[in-house]
Amino acid sequence: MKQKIKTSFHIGQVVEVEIKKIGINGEGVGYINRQVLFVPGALPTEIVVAKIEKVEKNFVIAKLIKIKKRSKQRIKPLCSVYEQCGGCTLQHLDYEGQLDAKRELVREAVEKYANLKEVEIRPTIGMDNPWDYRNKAQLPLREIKGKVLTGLYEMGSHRLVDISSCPIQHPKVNEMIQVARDVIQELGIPIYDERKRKGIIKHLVARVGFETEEAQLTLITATEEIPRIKELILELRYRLPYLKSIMQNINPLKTSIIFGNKTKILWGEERIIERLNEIEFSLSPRAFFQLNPEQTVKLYTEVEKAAALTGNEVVIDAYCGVGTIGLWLAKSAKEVHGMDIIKEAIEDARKNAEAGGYTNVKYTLGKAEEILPKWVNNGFQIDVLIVDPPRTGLDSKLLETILQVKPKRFIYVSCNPSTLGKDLAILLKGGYQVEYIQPIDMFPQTSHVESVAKIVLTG
Ligand SMILES: C[S@@+](CC[C@H](N)C(=O)[O-])C[C@H]1O[C@@H](n2cnc3c(N)ncnc32)[C@H](O)[C@@H]1O
Repeated sequence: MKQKIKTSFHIGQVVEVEIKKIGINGEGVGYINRQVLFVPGALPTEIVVAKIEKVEKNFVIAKLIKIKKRSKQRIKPLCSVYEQCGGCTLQHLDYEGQLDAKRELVREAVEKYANLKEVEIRPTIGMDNPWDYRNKAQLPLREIKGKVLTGLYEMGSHRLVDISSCPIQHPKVNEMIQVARDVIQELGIPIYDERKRKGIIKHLVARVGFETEEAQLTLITATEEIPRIKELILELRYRLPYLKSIMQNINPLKTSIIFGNKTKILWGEERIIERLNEIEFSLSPRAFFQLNPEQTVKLYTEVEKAAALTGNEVVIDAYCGVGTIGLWLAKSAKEVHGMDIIKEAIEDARKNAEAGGYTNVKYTLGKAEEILPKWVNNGFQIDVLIVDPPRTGLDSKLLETILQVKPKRFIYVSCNPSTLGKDLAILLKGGYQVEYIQPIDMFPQTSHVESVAKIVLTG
């Protein structure tokens, strides 16, 4: 029997390691005597010197000290705060390398969790210009030494990195955040202090429609009252003339969840419109909408290809958000039924369907894992099932229902390769096969990867 060689590591120890691949969080991954080392900032093929900072049972985290052999794909990050900000993790890798690494992440996850070794994983669909792509930012505010700052938290900490301009965000999103921050400072509106639990403005949320150029700014506040609100609105409208909607969301709770339950209009419309491929989507502040509109068109086109509709199918768009995928497919389906847990998203989806004149779509508020079993028990037939769950993947109750009804065509849109792999393991045992997986780069410069898996029944 082969003996596993054990090496004990300690904090502060300096090691030399060859980096074999990119990990799920964008870090370099290397091995010393089978022990996994995560080295943030290191790239595959590099030989690096790293100092151990954390020793866990199954892995070690080490800080990159020196690159002894450099990857040809290493480039200078574009962003000046890349090293501190936790938002992007792959700016130091050229774009081709990023696309390959993401395909590899999907391949590894489905092999690890579902033992899928031979499955076709297509090359990642990327962007021509992998910058300026985010249509939305939601950033906390802090007051430090009398100056109002807005940005992201430093990786693994609660220290705010001041970001005045982010190269992956749409320029208007950057401008809205900067202007709102400045106006709030000028008017002396109190910023919320997490520790003292005092103050008012907690977060700024800016969203823009790429096609329509409509813009929405939402202030997340601890209290309903905002002092000098009239001046605030006037200034925002004057300095950001393209604003279509100024909203307030009240979240008095001490929580990491940004939005509270109450949302109100401060000025203008409640929703902004975005257009994808001629379909208009009405967006309220809390409703989920894909963050990269250019890639969303490619994502939905891939779903459409995989669904291969003929016009006779009953389609389920589980986890429908504002109805995007279902509306994209509605013209080629007999019926589309969507569901989501966010009330505003369902209201938006219904409005979007009505505005587009779609009469064959229906949206229901609730959990997919509760609604679908009920429908199925009442004899509902599903021809094509599309799921697009959050990072946590599919609920076990939903998986059970899927395996009970076994729709012939099943498309799984996933933003997390690990949960995709875990769910596939269950689906494969239940008689499904994966025809192919198409990774799509919705978040260039980060290690996130979206996938469309086409799943079919065997036999
Ligand atoms: C990744 S988003 C996808 C939205 C939409 N398909 C799109 O492309 O814009 C996931 C959606 O699932 C919803 N959601 C989360 N848990 C859910 C559940 N248990 N049942 C139904 N919807 C859920 C969220 O509100 C969110 O809109």
